[in-house]
Amino acid sequence: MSFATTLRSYFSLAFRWQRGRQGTGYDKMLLLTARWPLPFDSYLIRYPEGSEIPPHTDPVQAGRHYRLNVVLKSPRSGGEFVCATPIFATRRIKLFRPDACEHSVTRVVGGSRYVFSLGWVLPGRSDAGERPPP
Ligand SMILES: O=C(O)CCC(=O)C(=O)O
Ligand SMILES: [Fe+2]
Repeated sequence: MSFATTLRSYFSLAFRWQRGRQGTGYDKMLLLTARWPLPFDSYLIRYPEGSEIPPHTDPVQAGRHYRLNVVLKSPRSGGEFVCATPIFATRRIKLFRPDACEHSVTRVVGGSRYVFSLGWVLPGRSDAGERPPP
């Protein structure tokens, strides 16, 4: 892909609200993304009242996927990030391996939830758990 084509496809996606993948009522807005110096993406994620994310993983084709999520706004209740083995977690900040650790967001009740999400992929053996043991 030429650089011009890459830029064009980036600007056709970035800074617009898109439906979240799971189709459960959340929206995401691509901010910055690049393949170099390491593949990364960043999103603003919006969870309106009643939205949620069921348990899932976010596999990558090669390498290890990391995400740092910062909760910018929490609803009055619900909207809790659930992940059994985060690398680091406070109420506001969640660092985790979305490819290796199943995670979810409980139903948002009483207002909306906003998250800034930065993800990157490090080279190395992927251990997404889909591979049978040796
Ligand atoms: O909004 C969140 O807390 C988690 C969203 C999610 O599934 C992810 O960042 O991979
Ligand atoms: Fe996820």
